[in-house]
Amino acid sequence: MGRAKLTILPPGKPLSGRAVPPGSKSITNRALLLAGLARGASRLTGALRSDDTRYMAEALRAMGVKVEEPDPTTFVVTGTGRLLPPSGPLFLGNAGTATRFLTAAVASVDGTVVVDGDEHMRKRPIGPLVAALKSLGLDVEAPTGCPPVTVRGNGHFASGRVEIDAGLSSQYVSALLMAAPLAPQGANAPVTVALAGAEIGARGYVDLTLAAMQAFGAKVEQVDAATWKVEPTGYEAADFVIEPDASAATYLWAAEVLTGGAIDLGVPNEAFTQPDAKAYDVISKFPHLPAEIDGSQMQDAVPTLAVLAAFNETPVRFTGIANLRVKECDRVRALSLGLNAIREGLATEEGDDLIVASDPSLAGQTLPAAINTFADHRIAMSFALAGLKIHGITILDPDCVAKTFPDYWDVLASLGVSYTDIE
Ligand SMILES: O=C(O)C1=C[C@@H](OP(=O)(O)O)[C@@H](O)[C@H](O)C1
Ligand SMILES: C=C(OP(=O)(O)O)C(=O)O
Repeated sequence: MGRAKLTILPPGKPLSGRAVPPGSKSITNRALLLAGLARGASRLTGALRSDDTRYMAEALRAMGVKVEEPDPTTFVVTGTGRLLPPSGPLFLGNAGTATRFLTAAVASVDGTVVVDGDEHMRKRPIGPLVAALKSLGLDVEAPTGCPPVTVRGNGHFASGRVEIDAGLSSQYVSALLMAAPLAPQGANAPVTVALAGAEIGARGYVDLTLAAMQAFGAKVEQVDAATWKVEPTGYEAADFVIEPDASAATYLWAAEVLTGGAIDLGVPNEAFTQPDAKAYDVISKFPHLPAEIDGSQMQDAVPTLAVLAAFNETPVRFTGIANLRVKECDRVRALSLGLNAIREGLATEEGDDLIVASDPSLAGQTLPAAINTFADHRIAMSFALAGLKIHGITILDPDCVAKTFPDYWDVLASLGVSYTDIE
């Protein structure tokens, strides 16, 4: 069991020192899956070890893949080129990547696989992905439109053309793309994956998917901005280096500008290939953040930016964030509740937009507030930033950071932050 709460003591000085973010969750879970689908041994270095990657690794083990952990940032994954039926449901906690990616990949298993998660994951939509898999003739069902999903496979993925509505999650597209090389070789090859409906937010995650697939030997042709053709090649084992997590980096970049410090992340901001690295340019404008921030292409950075906006010189409206309502929690609501707990009127929801009123005079005040994190790591990590400047910020369920950044509190401590009232 994690701790119930932790109160942050504002450091009263610039945060400085070296703090390297952990490996990317998104890239680690892609690489684990693709290595697990390949034949032979793959060495993944710079990897994230956290709840989300543990769920992916355990699921692969349950399907006959050997996953070794020789040191805290390396996985050695040995696959046979196919996944075996697990003896029970795959439990994936609240890991969206693991849940969505495996739902498509396990259609290549010869047998029945149940993909399930915790009570939060059981509220996160997967209907569009299930509909897309069914349209390929695969036997998949999710009666509630959310996990659990039952997949009855016959030993390979399906050929043909599949359309996917990715309005709620880009992970559906990534899931189909990564499963596509597992289609049977023959008549209808290659598999065509096409976007239907609205443009996807977070398109950069699809680029991460394509890069990882190519590293493990897949052949993908981008036909146009919304269509990909994937050859049924299967995957080849590969050694793969995982870059640090850009979403985790946003907390350190924000801590730097909020306290006027200098934090060495060990990696230049322009070296990241993940979508959230776009937040760097926005964060570096603080305390003159733009009046409107479109969060659609850097969604996981929005909690960081919203808490930072509370200390900005002028108000900020966040747009393009409707699908933050179906992340680990309803993040638009959680941000609004947390900011208003600090000071009534600090945030307003307008439709799916979030408006942060901004008040630079918050810094230095004592404003006791218990932040309900709704078990969401990003709500915990972003409100910790408020605690760097305001006395009395208490983070409830602080250990939910284990989803993607288990050492978060220790990393802040190593930069000079301390805590009281830990229970
Ligand atoms: O593909 C990925 O690795 C991710 C895609 C995004 O989710 P959605 O595609 O559901 O918006 C992001 O929020 C999530 O943390 C990771
Ligand atoms: C949305 C997130 O995670 P996931 O969808 O992978 O559970 C996140 O890490 O902010």
